Amino acid sequence: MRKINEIFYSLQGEGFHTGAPAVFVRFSGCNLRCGFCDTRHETGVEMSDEEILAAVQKYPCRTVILTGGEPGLWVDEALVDALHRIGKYVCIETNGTRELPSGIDWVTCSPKENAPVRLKRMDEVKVVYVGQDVSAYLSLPASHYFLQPCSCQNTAEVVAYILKHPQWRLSLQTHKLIHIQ
Ligand SMILES: C[S@@+](CC[C@H](N)C(=O)[O-])C[C@H]1O[C@@H](n2cnc3c(N)ncnc32)[C@H](O)[C@@H]1O
Ligand SMILES: Nc1nc2[nH]cc(C(=O)O)c2c(=O)[nH]1
Ligand code: SF4
Ligand SMILES: [Mg+2]
Repeated sequence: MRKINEIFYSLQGEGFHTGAPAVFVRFSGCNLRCGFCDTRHETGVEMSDEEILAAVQKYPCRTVILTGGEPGLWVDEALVDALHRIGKYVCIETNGTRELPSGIDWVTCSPKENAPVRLKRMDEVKVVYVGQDVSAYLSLPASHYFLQPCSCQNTAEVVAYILKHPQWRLSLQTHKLIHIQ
């Protein structure tokens, strides 16, 4: 059984796959306590993998995004394999502090200050920018590097930083801008 906070269908609002329809599976609980965290993830219900797969299959899209809370506390190869068997493209949003099972199709690592990254493989880095030194994150082994304003509040600051450090790209939380989940 795995503790699930919510399962919903929306558009990926952030990062490389922005705009893609996806089923979000939000796991309960996290090993970090980011002051800016925009998600109430502590509540949840225990669900079997069969129940999770049935909930995911209610929606027509191929992409599934495992998030939380911290999905790295919950996800294993059995769940990833089961999602692959029903034809899904499996993405994960993680803070990077835990190693992940192999085989996940797209890994988004969002490292946090004072929380060492143990993740070995990732596709994109997406940092919530609040003025911290982000230069070391460019050494993480990703193909894409995004900075994201915090709660859509400091977009001008993020744009100014990226114009000076063009290795980065802007990620907006587009779902918040268009008022969808
Ligand atoms: C709620 S977290 C869950 C996944 C994982 N715990 C993590 O932090 O990557 C999902 C994404 O939202 C970002 N995020 C959380 N709070 C935010 C905020 N106030 N503004 C912008 N992005 C935020 C995180 O950095 C992460 O990329
Ligand atoms: N639309 C939408 N896109 C998202 N991308 C990452 C999210 C997350 O909370 O992990 C998220 C979310 O909560 N909503
Ligand atoms: S690691 Fe992710 S879920 Fe956990 S508190 Fe930070 S932003 Fe929220
Ligand atoms: Mg979110």
